[in-house]
Amino acid sequence: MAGAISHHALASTQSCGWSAQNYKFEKRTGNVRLVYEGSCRFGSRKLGLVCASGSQSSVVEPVKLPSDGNSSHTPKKSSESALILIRHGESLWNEKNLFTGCVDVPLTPKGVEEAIEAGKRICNIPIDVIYTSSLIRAQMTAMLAMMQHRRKKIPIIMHNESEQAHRWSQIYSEETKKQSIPVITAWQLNERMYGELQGLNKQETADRFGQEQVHEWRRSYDIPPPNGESLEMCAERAVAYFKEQIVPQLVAGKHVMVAAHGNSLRSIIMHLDKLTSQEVISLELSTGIPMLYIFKEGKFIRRGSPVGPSEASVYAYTRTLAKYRQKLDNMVQ
Ligand SMILES: O=C(O)[C@H](O)COP(=O)(O)O
Repeated sequence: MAGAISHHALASTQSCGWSAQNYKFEKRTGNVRLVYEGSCRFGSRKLGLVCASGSQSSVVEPVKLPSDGNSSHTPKKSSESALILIRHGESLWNEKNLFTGCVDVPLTPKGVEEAIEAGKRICNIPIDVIYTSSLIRAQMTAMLAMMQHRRKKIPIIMHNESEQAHRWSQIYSEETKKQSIPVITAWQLNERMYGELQGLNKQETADRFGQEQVHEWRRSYDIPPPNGESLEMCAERAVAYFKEQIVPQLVAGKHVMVAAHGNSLRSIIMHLDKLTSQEVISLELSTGIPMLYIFKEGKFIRRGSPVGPSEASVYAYTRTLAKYRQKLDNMVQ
């Protein structure tokens, strides 16, 4: 049935080399079977990755480059770029079950571990540029994850907040620049602003206002919490930034990691996966789990979440990733 979503327990996804949270969901649109992957939760269920049976590329619906994207960049036919999306690791307010939004809270030790683990999972995937929100939990996650990368490039935060900050952080060696990865911070990727819920306990708020009201504030698409942003409002700035700043990098053949937040990433995934405002309600992202997309010939192909560095299937699908990994292997020999 067109647009229907069905959930299927998977006996095991180990054979395909992806994370096994034993869950997937599918959407059928006409003849296309869309298999959702990635480390997300759907409803109250956690989704780990999802591996399609048969040829993965035949069941994943590619997402076309948005027509209002930067059309001056023509995708190179032969090239493909990796796009890694990662929600920050657990923060101190996640741990306390407080609404966080744009409050700038650091990671817990568990969040640090999650970020390191995420870094191990993506340590063989090329990364040329990193985008993070302006919040420390996303930046910590990006930095900790990069510490695990086998290429050992140094992530360096770009300071463009003033002309002086830019000038004072210049690097005067081309070789040193080559060994670094620019980290671009953007408030547009911040968590959605939770308004007057920021700092309140989620459970106590539900007890006070009712589960239904709080669920509406947290998960409806266009109903904002008191004086805060709805997901739709968050999407307006996060998706616009993605289209204007990040897509051109992918088009230019750069491999990109985006470290951001539950709701700013939900809005980007909604855009990439063409989820409806009804479908996005059920999309939940776990902390610290990287999700991989391949950008090729102007389309985004969802690839799921590599569970470790050596999964054959991750590298079997794309020549660019396989070649890059080979290069890393040769470097250490
Ligand atoms: O801002 C927060 O509290 C969380 O990061 C996301 O919260 P949510 O799951 O309530 O949207």
